[in-house]
Amino acid sequence: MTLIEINQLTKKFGDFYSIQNVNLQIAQGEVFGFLGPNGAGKSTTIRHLMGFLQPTKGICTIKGLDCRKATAEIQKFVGYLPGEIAFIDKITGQQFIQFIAKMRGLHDLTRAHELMQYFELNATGLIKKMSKGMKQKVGLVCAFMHSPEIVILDEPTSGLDPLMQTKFIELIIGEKEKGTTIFMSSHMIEEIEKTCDRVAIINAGKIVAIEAIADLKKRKSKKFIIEFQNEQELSRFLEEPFTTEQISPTQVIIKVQGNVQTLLSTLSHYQMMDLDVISQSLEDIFMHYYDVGGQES
Ligand SMILES: Nc1ncnc2c1ncn2[C@@H]1O[C@H](COP(=O)(O)OP(=O)(O)OP(=O)(O)O)[C@@H](O)[C@H]1O
Repeated sequence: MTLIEINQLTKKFGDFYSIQNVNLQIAQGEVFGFLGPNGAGKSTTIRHLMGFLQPTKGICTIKGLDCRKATAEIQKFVGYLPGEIAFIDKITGQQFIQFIAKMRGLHDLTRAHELMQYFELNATGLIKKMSKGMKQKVGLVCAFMHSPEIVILDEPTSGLDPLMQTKFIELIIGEKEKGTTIFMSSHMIEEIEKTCDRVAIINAGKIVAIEAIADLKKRKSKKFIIEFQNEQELSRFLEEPFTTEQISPTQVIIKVQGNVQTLLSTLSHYQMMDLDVISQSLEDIFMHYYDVGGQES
């Protein structure tokens, strides 16, 4: 069942298209990543979902409710982490969390305390004295403390140190197991790879690809750098049906996509000096999406 539906969503600021004809459907229980370079339109899309912006064209709905018209109702079952949180600086983190809980009508703060402990957050200090990472943790507590069935996160790990990024990934995996539907923008391909079922890539306001992470993983290629014992062994190997690039009289790079079994059994018939494996990262696969784009009306 589709929970989040974005249909032909377009936003023009003056003559500039911030996003153009964005179409996305996110299913119940899905963890969906939203990747793209700076200024691509991720936050603009997300702000429409939260009802903060009036689309120039198109519509977005959550559980069938128009995001612009049913904003208050939607916020009851959605957790949201903004890209830049507008904090009230003069209060403590704890007071801010209590304030948001009160606004939501949430009386039981058990989950909020669990999350503070999980992220090792001491929220007793004033928000204005907090580091970027601490403020981000306060935002994450607010996004998850009411155990929402849908969570929308705009660059959730920005400002978090590597340990906390790992904890965040584990939190998302746990939420996924509970059946929470998650839509999150990110610059970090690694966190998308570890948490998401699907990913959409946006560039210059347009969706340029929607992919299942499992499919992307299958497309990853491996490069084997092999040094043969002598030139004769290498020339013998070059007769084999592999995609090769000779880099020295005795060294060759072999590119393999998917199953490496055939290569390994072939290599067992050759005298080798050395073998190195380089795995293509999802980053390599994604990079070409970042180059395309351009504006049209
Ligand atoms: N209120 C606004 N007025 C004018 N232009 C805007 C406004 N909000 C966003 N834009 C423009 O729309 C484009 C998309 O911005 P957006 O913040 O959605 O990008 P993003 O993908 O979230 O980027 P980042 O990764 O840097 O956060 C940018 O060129 C931005 O300058």
